[in-house]
Amino acid sequence: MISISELKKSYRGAVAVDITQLDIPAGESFGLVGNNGAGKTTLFRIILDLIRPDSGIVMIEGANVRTSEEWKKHTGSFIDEKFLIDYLTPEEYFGFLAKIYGLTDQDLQVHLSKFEVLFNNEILGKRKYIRDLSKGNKKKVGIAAAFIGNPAIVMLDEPFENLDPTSQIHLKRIIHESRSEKTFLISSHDLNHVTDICTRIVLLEKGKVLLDEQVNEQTLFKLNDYFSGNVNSEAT
Ligand SMILES: Nc1ncnc2c1ncn2[C@@H]1O[C@H](COP(=O)(O)OP(=O)(O)OP(=O)(O)O)[C@@H](O)[C@H]1O
Repeated sequence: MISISELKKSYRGAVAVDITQLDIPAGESFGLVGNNGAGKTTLFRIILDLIRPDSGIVMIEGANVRTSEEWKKHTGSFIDEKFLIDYLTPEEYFGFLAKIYGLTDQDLQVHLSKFEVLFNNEILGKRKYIRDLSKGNKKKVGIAAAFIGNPAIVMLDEPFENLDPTSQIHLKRIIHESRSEKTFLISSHDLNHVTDICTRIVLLEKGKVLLDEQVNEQTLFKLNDYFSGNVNSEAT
C-alpha cells in the first residue's frame, strides 16, 4: 500500500503537486494521466524520495520514504535516462543491479529472458554502451532494470514513449502478465494503453486530482473528452 497525505510541492509559487489524500492498495495497477506540466513526474519523484515535498508524507508499506530505506527493497522504478549508467553496456548494467539485489547469474538470465521479445535482439550481445543506444532501446533497458529483484511495486514514467508500436504491445503484455503479483504505477500520455493496462486512473491537473476512478467502459471516453477540451474541469 502506498499512502500519500497532504502532499504539496511548488516551484517559485507555482503549484506542481497538491494532493490531500491518495491511497494505492497493493496489487492495484494505477495509471496517472495529465497534460504536460500537470505534475505526474513530480509526484513520482516525490514518491521515490528524489524530490523533497514542501509538506506532506508518502508512506510505502508503512514506511515514510523520507526517513526509511525499507521501501527500496520492494520498489523498482524507471523515471528517465538518468537512472541508467551510460558508460556500461546493458549486460554490465543488469549485472551491477543483479549484485545489488543478490541475484545469481542464472536468476538474471531467467529475468532477462522475460524481456527477450521486447529487446528484439537489439539490447544484449551488441557490445554497445548504454549511451549509444536509441532512446527507445534505452527505455527498454530501464524498464527491464526496474523489474530486477522482483519488486512488489513497479513505477514507470511514460513507459510507452519512444517505443515502436510492436514494442508497446510487448510491454503491455509484460505488464499484463505480472499485474496479479505487483502494484504498478504508470504515467502515460497514451490514453488507450493506460486504460488498457490499468485498473484505476487518476487525472492530474495543475497538481490536483481531477478524476479518480476504477477503469470502466466510460473512462476512455471521459479522458478523450477532457483532453480534447470538450469538457471543463467541473464536468469531468
Ligand atoms: N526543477 C523544477 N524547477 C522548476 N519547476 C519545475 C521543476 N520540476 C517541475 N517543475 C514544474 O512543475 C510542474 C509539474 O511538472 P512535471 O514535470 O511534474 O509535469 P508532468 O505532468 O510530468 O509533465 P509532462 O507530461 O510534460 O512530463 C510544471 O509546471 C513544471 O514546470
